[in-house]
Amino acid sequence: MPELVFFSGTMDCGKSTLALQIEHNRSARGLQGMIFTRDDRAGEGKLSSRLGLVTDAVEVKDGQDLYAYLVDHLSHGGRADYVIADEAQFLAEEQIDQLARVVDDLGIDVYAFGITTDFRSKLFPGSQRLVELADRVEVLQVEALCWCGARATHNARTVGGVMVVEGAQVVVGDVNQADTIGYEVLCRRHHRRRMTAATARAAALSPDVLPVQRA
Ligand SMILES: Nc1ncnc2c1ncn2[C@@H]1O[C@H](COP(=O)(O)OP(=O)(O)O)[C@@H](O)[C@H]1O
Ligand SMILES: Cc1cn([C@H]2C[C@H](O)[C@@H](COP(=O)(O)O)O2)c(=O)[nH]c1=O
Repeated sequence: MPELVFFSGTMDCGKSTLALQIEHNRSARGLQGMIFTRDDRAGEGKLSSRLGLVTDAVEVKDGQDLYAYLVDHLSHGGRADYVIADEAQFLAEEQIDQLARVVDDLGIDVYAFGITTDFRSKLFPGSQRLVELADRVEVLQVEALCWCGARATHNARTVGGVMVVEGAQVVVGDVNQADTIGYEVLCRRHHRRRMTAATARAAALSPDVLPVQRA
């Protein structure tokens, strides 16, 4: 049975790498995939991983009907043995419904990859719809770690290393961008306390917590 699978996790846990591996293994066996993405850091029409691999993809636009796109592609002699949708959190709810229809009406497997929640721990609309509709939700096995060593489950947005909780839901960016707007993965405890690696370091160096020196 064809499936809609949602591979979810925090930023930097290997989602795009897995998407590229699935693509590689299937294309090595002569299968042809349709790859969708939206707002990848590498630029328009790219699916990229931090391991340096990158492939071309169809950049999804606002209001684009993904089911109609597939039907048009197939009816013009194109092939699509499976579909990959990276950065699926950025897709609209309707576009996730269209991907479910690709599975049910065209009999094609759809593998979607994305972060579940935003920097305020709120579901992205696309991810919410995937959780609602997917046949399976798979949490990636390579766990990203919080600075404290616990499993990272949340994404923080940072400015100069300090966590912020106001702003637009979508701001394309990367982890390890200490000087500008960036992201850092944290465990829930430290996300709740807004404690990033930089603020934890600063707190550890603060005179308040240093051993008291006798005069
Ligand atoms: N220099 C490196 N050596 C080994 N693994 C790396 C290196 N840089 C990144 N990675 C791996 O790549 C993962 C990020 O992969 P990526 O597919 O870009 O993540 P995602 O799409 O989930 O944001 C990291 O969690 C780490 O496991
Ligand atoms: C938490 C959060 C992230 N984003 C952006 C930042 C990146 O461009 C992508 C995630 O990409 P990755 O391959 O999973 O690292 O999402 C955002 O726009 N808003 C957020 O709250």
